[in-house]
Amino acid sequence: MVKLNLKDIESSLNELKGWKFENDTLVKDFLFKDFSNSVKFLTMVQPVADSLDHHPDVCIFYNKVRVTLTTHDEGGVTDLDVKLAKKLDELAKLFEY
Ligand SMILES: C[C@H](O)[C@H](O)[C@H]1CNC2=NC(N)=NC(=O)C2=N1
Repeated sequence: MVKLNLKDIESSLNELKGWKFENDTLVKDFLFKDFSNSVKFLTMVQPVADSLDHHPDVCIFYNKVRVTLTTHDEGGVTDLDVKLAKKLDELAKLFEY
């Protein structure tokens, strides 16, 4: 796991879709058709996060899922956060609204 500096983070954001860097975290709001799809998305996120042993902080607002990524053990954004963000973008393509 490698802590990323601002330059790394900014270049990583170019490979991601709709993520912002704020308060030393990567944040994105995923929009879905309804609450059921928000929950379905997180159900698909769970095995991916467990396989990386790296987990998102999430908040569901009906059809919007706000995902915040940071590496708690490192107190900031690492390569694992970027890796997970990419996987979440791929998952969301399956049924993002
Ligand atoms: C014990 C377990 O490996 C650690 O607590 C893992 C779990 N998932 C994690 N997820 C995130 N986002 N940051 C961590 O530091 C982290 N640590």
